[in-house]
Amino acid sequence: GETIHGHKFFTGFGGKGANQCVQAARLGARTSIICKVGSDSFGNDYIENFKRNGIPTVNISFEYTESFFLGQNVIVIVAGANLLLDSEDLKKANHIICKAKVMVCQLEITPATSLEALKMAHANGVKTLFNPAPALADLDPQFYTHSDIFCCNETEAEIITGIPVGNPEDAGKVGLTLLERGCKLVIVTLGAEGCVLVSVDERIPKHVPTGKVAAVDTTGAGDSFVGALAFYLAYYPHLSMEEVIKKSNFIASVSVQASGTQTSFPKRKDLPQDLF
Ligand SMILES: Nc1ncnc2c1ncn2[C@@H]1O[C@H](COP(=O)(O)OP(=O)(O)OP(=O)(O)O)[C@@H](O)[C@H]1O
Ligand SMILES: [K+]
Repeated sequence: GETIHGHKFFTGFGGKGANQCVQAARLGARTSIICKVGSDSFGNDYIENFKRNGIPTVNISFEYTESFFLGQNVIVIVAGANLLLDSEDLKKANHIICKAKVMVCQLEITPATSLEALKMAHANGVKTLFNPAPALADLDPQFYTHSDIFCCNETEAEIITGIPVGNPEDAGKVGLTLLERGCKLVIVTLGAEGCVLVSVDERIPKHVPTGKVAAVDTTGAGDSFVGALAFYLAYYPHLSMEEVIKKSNFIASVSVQASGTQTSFPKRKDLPQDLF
């Protein structure tokens, strides 16, 4: 009910899926993204951004709808074109999904489409990494059983399980609850505290802390983490999960030291080479 003066304006590319894909690509992964964009100037810029990040842009379908993102600690998602991604589109992308080493899904498309993609990947032996964001309280239980790795932040963990998360101990409780629901491996990210890992093989929750850094803007940290996780799972399958998480923590901790989301995601050439 009030018109206020702003002090800064910027636009940035986003969507969790795109952010995660860009982070994995910047670490050196060969990536594909299955999505829709609007047939407008935003859509065109969006495609250009993928190209600049070395992400192939074949089979992009355009729809006449738009997505808007508003910033300042609040992110409002008006899902547009991506909500039109459906079963038919997945069938067309079947060959891409089935030959992947790792597939990452989120909930910024219709949940049923996300679930179908997870099932397709799972049935073909592709490792599935599911990031239940934005979270849904009544998540279809099949998401638990079709995700090899279920990775959520504190807020998502609370919405999904009803357990408020403020420390690694709470995160451990979330992990155990999700194992009971059928998950095989759960990672709860805890911002500056790093993550907690629980799995069916190792039911004692493991806190994997991250190094102290001077954070300037934490937006996008979760996506940087998930993108890095996907990269390491695909390219370093023999590393222990703890080692994969330590490295992903490090990548995400670099992202919090710069502003914006994708603008803050580090590239392989600028990182310590012992990460690779
Ligand atoms: N202040 C910080 N210092 C160091 N690392 C951080 C910090 N904040 C986040 N990280 C890293 O990023 C990961 C994800 O952060 P977080 O749990 O805040 O995700 P998120 O809430 O989804 O982030 P966002 O919504 O801001 O993108 C953490 O597990 C950690 O590795
Ligand atoms: K950032």
